[in-house]
Amino acid sequence: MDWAAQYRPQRLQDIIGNGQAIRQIAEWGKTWHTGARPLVLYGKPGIGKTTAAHALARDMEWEVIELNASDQRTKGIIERIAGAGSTTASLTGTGRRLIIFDEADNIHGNSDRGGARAIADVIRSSRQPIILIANDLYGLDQSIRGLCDTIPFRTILAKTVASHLRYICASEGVDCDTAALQHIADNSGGDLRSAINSIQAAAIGADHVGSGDVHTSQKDERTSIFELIKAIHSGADDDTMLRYAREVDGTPDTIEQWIEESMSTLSGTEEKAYAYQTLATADRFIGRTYRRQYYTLWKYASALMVMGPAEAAGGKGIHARIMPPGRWRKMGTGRKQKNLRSGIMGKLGESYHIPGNALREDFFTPITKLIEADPEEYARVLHFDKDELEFFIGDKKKAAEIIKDLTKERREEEQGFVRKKLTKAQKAALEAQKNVLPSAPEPKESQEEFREEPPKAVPKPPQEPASKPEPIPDRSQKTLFDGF
Ligand SMILES: Nc1ncnc2c1ncn2[C@@H]1O[C@H](COP(=O)(O)OP(=O)(O)OP(=O)(O)O)[C@@H](O)[C@H]1O
Repeated sequence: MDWAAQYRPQRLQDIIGNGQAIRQIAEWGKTWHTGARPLVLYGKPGIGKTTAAHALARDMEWEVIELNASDQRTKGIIERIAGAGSTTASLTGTGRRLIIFDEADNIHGNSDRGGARAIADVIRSSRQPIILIANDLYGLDQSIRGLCDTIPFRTILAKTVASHLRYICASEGVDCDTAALQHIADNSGGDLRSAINSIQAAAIGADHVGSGDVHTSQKDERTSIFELIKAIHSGADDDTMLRYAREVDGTPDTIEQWIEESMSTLSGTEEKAYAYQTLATADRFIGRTYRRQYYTLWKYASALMVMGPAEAAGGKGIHARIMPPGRWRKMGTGRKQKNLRSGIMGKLGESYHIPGNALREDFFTPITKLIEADPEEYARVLHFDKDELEFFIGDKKKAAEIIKDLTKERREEEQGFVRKKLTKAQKAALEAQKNVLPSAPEPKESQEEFREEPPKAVPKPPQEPASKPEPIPDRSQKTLFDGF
């Protein structure tokens, strides 16, 4: 079994180091009440943050619901899984449920769209305790950070790491040189998990481990991209940057995109130009690597993509939030637009009996003019959702209001209370009649206003007010450009 999992502390009191953080967590658990602020535990990988959250749950006898980065944290999924857990009682009916959002600073890209907002919503409505885990506090979305209390976790001292490794070796019956243990501890960077993984790797099939058996390059590859970016901007030495680039969990092309994004924070034009030039060359090397399967080039690509930007950054540090590559967001938006367009084409094609693929985008201009003239009627007849209506009228708020009204109307329709609204022209005509005959009794809701079924008609654009309501046009005689 994996020693890191086997020797994972079960109780808060067994966790090594970070005494103050552990005391704060225990206190938070004991005094937790509905409405208490969630905790963010943040710090480098492998120092006990997730372990502490689980140990607290065990100490408090709380159930655990855990979501991590591999879960597609779309709004719907978060609300389904955590939302239910956060507002209802636990399975046993009495206890609480601790909701753990692991890798909470890792919400990005299309699949996480809405994820941050959903977490913030869950936090606001939760009646259960919540703990978020992050490597980088500032990688956490601002909307979430502002709702939580934060507890930092520090890396563990090398001598503490060494003594824990000694305990594990003794428990496993492995004889290990003090020098070997110290070597692993010194190179662990305070990451206990990587130290445990290193000693286990060295001990496989051996009952004695000497210094020569230890390869600290076996360090778990968990340097975060944030550390790499910070190292590049703060003028770390080449060896450190290259080691981080090797250790970051990601392919060279994704790492390069993160670095590229961070270069947008440089202030000087020349510096930026230099950084982008070296990144472009690195990009060419990566491309060649993929095309020719000649992996030696990766090494050069990595060197270029960290050293060039580091030189451009001039060791001034990064004074902005480290963001995921902007092009990921754009790709997400592009995909959304494409799906939107094909959805619209499908609906237009169906309503006007034209094959969707025969409709070209040139139709959008005239159709847009018609829809702008009476968005409500077109949205009703063409069954638009709010994104589709917004596409034509370019007004998000108005589109949302119209669709909200139509949804309400449809709901009422389903319940058998169909109240057909008058078209603008009909309303104007009624209004005109009222003005001409001021003494006439208030028009009661006429038969015109109530229908069992809404007319299946393509609406006309608004017309000059007529003296009496326009008849509802017959859809079968309409063409795409009617009224245009
Ligand atoms: N402070 C600690 N005390 C005892 N064991 C620890 C401690 N920190 C880490 N470990 C060991 O390392 C393993 C991984 O720790 P854990 O998952 O809690 O780290 P983490 O800080 O949450 O890292 P990540 O951010 O990568 O999730 C644990 O199973 C345990 O064996």
